[in-house]
Amino acid sequence: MTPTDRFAHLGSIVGSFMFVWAIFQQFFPSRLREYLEKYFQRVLTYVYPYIQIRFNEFTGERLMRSEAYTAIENYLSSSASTQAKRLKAEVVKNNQSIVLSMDDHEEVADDFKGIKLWWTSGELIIGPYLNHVFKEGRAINVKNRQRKLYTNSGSYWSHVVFEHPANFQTLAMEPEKKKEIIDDLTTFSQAEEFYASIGRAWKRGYLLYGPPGTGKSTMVAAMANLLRYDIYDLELTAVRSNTELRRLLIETSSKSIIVIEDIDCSLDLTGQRKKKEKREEEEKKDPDEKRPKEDSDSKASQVTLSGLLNFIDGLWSACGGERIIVFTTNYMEKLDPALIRKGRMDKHIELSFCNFEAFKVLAKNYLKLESHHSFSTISRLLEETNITPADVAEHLMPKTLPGDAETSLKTLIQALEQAKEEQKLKAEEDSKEEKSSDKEAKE
Ligand SMILES: Nc1ncnc2c1ncn2[C@@H]1O[C@H](COP(=O)(O)OP(=O)(O)OP(=O)(O)O)[C@@H](O)[C@H]1O
Ligand SMILES: [Mg+2]
Repeated sequence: MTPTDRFAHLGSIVGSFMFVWAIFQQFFPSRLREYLEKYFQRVLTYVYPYIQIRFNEFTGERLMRSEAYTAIENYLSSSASTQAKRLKAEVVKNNQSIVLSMDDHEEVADDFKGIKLWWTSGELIIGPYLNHVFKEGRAINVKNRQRKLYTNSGSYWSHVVFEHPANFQTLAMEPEKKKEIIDDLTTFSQAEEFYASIGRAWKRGYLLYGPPGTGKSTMVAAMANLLRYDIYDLELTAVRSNTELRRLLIETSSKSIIVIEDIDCSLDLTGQRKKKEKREEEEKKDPDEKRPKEDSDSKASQVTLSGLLNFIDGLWSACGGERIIVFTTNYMEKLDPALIRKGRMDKHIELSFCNFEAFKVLAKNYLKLESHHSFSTISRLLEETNITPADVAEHLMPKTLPGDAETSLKTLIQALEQAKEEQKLKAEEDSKEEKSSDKEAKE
């Protein structure tokens, strides 16, 4: 008998039972029915020894596509393409490849540790086999999936395909520092069991700080590309309350980077505490005076520092693993120490002005040059000047086709000399101002 015949045979037995049962339900009093029901279940397990588990394709309050269903579909894709007659095709990876899965009511057989299993619309065995299916299916999913860049408007995420080409190779930075970050990231992504064994949620926080144009956003994209994670770009000012913030977090998926750019500007997180202290002080002084309860700006967003701290660590353990959270800021000193302590922001990475090591990476990327007679001049000028990698990159950008390395390097040297001159003048002015204010103070 083929599996289909066997199922059909069993199906007809069960069908007869069902028919008899329907008559029982109509004609027997409820107490007798309860009594018979118990035995009916026993008899049913005897003739039909299979367990049925149904995986709905869409689940949850908002009917999101079930991860389990997708994993199963992926897992069965290779057997489906050889065994099933009718297949469903889905285009993945930015229209570059096609994944086949079995169509409804098709049947596919699978072997697991010597046991034969059949998948139709849902007959299967539980236990290790399912774990095996999910693990394999998810791995295929990770490999195939089009990565996404999510942004929030209010408490809802919307997404576009994430296709940023940034990577660590092209990131201008000292090689040792770069290696350290790459090692840290890859160690994290492989440490599921370790995190479980030490009882910590599988997440890691990075704080990227430095002046504008030093590559903070570029590094976030490079991190996502290295680990093949999605990015959730959280716009805190659009989140109206702590509850909304929590909801957004719960909807993020595993294998993702949640990034809050310019955290110092996103919210008056440092101010909120200070404001409260100030208010308490004022109230002590004059308890009867009426004050507006809420500041006008806090009406728009009432996300608080404690709300954000809960967002980072409170709920993490409850909602699965493998998440990285990144804050970027231009002003590290503006941030509340509670926000960036170790355990929340585990690794603090400074992205700074362009030094010679970083320049060499840019020269290699933009001009395909490993060495040049002007490099020594540039090296000296870079030591004496603060210039961002973004500025250097702009000068190295070819202005004609094909690019002319010689001209690019010349304009860079000019720009460096000019910047050096400006910085010198500014320093002189600053010291003059300082002196005059000292004088005034003395007078
Ligand atoms: N370290 C770097 N390596 C390679 N390219 C860089 C680097 N820093 C800046 N760039 C170039 O400059 C541009 C701006 O960089 P990016 O947006 O990453 O800066 P940022 O630090 O996020 O700035 P901001 O603080 O203003 O957000 C990028 O498109 C990138 O091409
Ligand atoms: Mg940025």
